[in-house]
Amino acid sequence: MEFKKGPIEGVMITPFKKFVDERGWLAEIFRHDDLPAWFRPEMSYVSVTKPGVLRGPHEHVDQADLFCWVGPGDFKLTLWDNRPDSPTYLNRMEVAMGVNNPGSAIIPKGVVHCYRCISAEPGLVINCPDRLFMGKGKAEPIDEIRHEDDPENPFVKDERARRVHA
Ligand SMILES: Cc1cn([C@H]2C[C@H](O)[C@@H](COP(=O)(O)OP(=O)(O)O[C@H]3O[C@@H](C)C(=O)[C@@H](O)[C@H]3O)O2)c(=O)[nH]c1=O
Repeated sequence: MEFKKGPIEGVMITPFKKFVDERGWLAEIFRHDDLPAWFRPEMSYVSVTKPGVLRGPHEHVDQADLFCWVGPGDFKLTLWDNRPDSPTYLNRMEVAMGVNNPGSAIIPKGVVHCYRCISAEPGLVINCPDRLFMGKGKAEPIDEIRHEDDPENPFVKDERARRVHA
């Protein structure tokens, strides 16, 4: 599999607009009147990732994610278009997100994604996916293809080849 640098159809990277005042700041995460019609968040969760640690690469069969990075911490997000019917099939994107570039990324199903914490401090991520994790009442299988356990996996190899931070 040969990847090339380029945009990925359906991926939306949105910088957060911070409303700053003497108390601190506030930023909207999403609004239904701004989101594409095909994407409606269904739940949200927050995670903390230790310095140097990678989450993913994962992809979803029927779920899109809306990840948010506001700090603490910084991340390198990497995306690969793994949809043979996409006009941007096999394109890859890399973007730094976090306290130094707060914002969100909408990632459609079939787009493989991973993010590594590249700051010296742990980093916080909020995700607002458009499907319930394990379905209603957590009664269904997890919609997730995990690529990280196979060192020969093309997405794992690609991420490792371009890894700058240990
Ligand atoms: C994602 C999720 C996990 N969990 C639980 C399951 C498990 O015990 C614990 C840790 O979950 P995971 O190992 O799946 O966490 P993680 O590996 O961070 O999973 C996430 O990775 C990133 C890259 C993504 O793409 C996300 O969609 C999701 O797949 O939290 C929930 O209860 N609800 C959730 O929505």
